[in-house]
Amino acid sequence: MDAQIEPFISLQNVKKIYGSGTNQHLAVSDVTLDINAGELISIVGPSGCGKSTVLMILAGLISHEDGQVLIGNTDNPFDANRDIGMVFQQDLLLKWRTVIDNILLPAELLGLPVKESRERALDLINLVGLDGYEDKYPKQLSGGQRQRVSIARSLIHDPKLILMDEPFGALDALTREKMNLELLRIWEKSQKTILFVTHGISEAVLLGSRVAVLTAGPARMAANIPIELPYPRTLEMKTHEEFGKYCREIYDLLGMA
Ligand SMILES: Nc1ncnc2c1ncn2[C@@H]1O[C@H](COP(=O)(O)OP(=O)(O)OP(=O)(O)O)[C@@H](O)[C@H]1O
Repeated sequence: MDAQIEPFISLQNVKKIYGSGTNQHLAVSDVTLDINAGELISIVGPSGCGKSTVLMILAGLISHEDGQVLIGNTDNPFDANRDIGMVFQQDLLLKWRTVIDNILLPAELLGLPVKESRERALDLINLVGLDGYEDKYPKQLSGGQRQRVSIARSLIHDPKLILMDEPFGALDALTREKMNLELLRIWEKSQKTILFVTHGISEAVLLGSRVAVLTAGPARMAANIPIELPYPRTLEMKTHEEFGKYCREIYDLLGMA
């Protein structure tokens, strides 16, 4: 990483223990990672290794025991109350609200102006490819469409940082690949900083400008691998030798080769 650039996110030797007394569980032992504004970083690691814990610490939803977590820099000041958008594996849409009203929810909670928010929601519906679906209810949508709504909802308040925790984990393989391409397109248009947690090694390589590899119990940074494949990325790149080399390197680090 260029030493001249002040990172947007800086995690230094972060440690997290759940519970107390004899019931302690060391979930994250030592995570260090710098991320620049506008980067899309994948975080990959086996189940239970602490990926969601790292995201929750960044979202300010849980505390950490040791180390330092800084978000924001001189060019990009960060307001923890409104600069984060989150997308989870479950879309968490409210079934009694239409697509547009689900997308508007964070804007309502933050008390943002109604007319502007509605215009922005319509722009986002267009961005995620759901024109014409604004008045549908979640049950009328496919899994991929529901996750598109979740992505639009995470962007409605124009946050600087999007945290994604296995957002496509519940989708079938073909829809997941399609959503990977959609996410890349949305990222390139929106210029957001995105942290993308996944179990999927090829998904991590396809999306990330870097892949942070966490090893299991407790989470430790095994590597931070720059993925030097050009953007825009395509599914065809998955057949390239270079792509296979990155995947093998990660499988090796995870002891799965
Ligand atoms: N609230 C909690 N109390 C106690 N232990 C917890 C709590 N939340 C998570 N853990 C433990 O901390 C470890 C890390 O959990 P975390 O959910 O961060 O892993 P993960 O890598 O995101 O897993 P997965 O990929 O399966 O979602 C696990 O061993 C988990 O059992």
